[in-house]
Amino acid sequence: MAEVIDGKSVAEDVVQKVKALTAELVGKGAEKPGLAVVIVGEDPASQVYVASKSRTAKECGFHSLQHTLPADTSEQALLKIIGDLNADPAVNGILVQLPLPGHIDSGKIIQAIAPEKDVDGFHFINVGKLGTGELETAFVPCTPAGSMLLIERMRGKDLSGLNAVVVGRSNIVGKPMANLLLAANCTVTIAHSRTRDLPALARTADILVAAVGRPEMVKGDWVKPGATVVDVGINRIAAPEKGEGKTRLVGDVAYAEAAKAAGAITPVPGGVGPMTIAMLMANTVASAYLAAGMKRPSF
Ligand SMILES: NC(=O)C1=CN([C@@H]2O[C@H](COP(=O)(O)OP(=O)(O)OC[C@H]3O[C@@H](n4cnc5c(N)ncnc54)[C@H](OP(=O)(O)O)[C@@H]3O)[C@@H](O)[C@H]2O)C=CC1
Ligand SMILES: Nc1nc(=O)c2c([nH]1)NC[C@@H]1CN(c3ccc(C(=O)N[C@@H](CCC(=O)O)C(=O)O)cc3)C=[N+]21
Repeated sequence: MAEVIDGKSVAEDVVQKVKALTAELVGKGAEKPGLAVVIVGEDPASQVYVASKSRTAKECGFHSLQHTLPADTSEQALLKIIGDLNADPAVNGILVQLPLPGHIDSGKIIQAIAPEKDVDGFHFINVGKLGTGELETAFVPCTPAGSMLLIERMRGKDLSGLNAVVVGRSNIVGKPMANLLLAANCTVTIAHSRTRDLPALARTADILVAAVGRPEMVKGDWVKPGATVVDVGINRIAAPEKGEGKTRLVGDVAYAEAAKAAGAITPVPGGVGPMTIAMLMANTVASAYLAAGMKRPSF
């Protein structure tokens, strides 16, 4: 039976460290770190994440601002808000919740964020730094960065000799995850919807990361015995057993069967999700340290 990787507890450790770093920064006379979260529209799932981000930011001792804009906000109006946040010295981190409504070009919005405030790590500058191994100064996307911390807890920082398979090639999760695993010396394969014989490929993985968005797609017999399985998926599905109209969260991995084969596995909820929020705080405090001319803390 696999060891269950407790993302909630590792995330709590990260948040405590951010809290201590914030106190130290403020103790030196600097302003507290500022995090601005911008949400456009009323997607209820997004609202839940945004609320949780604001709560954790306050817990860390941050100055936390939230802009909730109507779904019909124009691209120009959103660009203006980002320009103002870029210019505001009280703001160290800017997060624009994705996806944005269809009439807004999200690429344009992301590239408008000042790279030194891009705590999501989606700007070309930060993507390029990650791709070229400039990890000391890059902002790394929060979900892959958090997944990597969980993997390090299980297998150490140097993953030389291990085969990693990442299922999913999004710019937010799959690609940056693959780059981080490569930087840690894994032999990395990225799989996607056109991959042939995914089960056989998955069985080669010492580290298997699922970031697909398909509930319980990765089956128990896809998992190499002893593998480390990281389930990034967050899928809300109907749960009639809990009562009519009830739902529950499941990952992209069929947890019960995969846990029988895996050496270690992250649960959903309580795995990668809490780490994403913790790493957003870590990136924001790092940005504040850099803005104050201090050495960037590492996690
Ligand atoms: N825990 C957290 O904090 C976060 C969780 N998530 C969750 O992670 C999951 C992935 O998110 P995201 O990367 O944004 O999703 P995207 O939809 O952007 O990407 C999904 C990827 O999965 C691939 N894919 C789809 N179907 C299959 C299939 N049948 N076989 C193999 N590959 C397939 C797609 O391939 P192709 O490119 O060929 O279409 C694509 O590359 C979602 O469940 C999301 O909710 C996301 C962000 C944060
Ligand atoms: N610009 C941008 N940056 C993001 O990082 C971003 C985004 N847009 N859009 C949406 C996705 C999704 N995401 C999650 C964060 C935390 C949990 C999380 O904490 N999940 C809890 C459960 C939460 C619940 O119960 O609903 C858990 O897995 O334990 C999940 C998902 C960040 N995202």
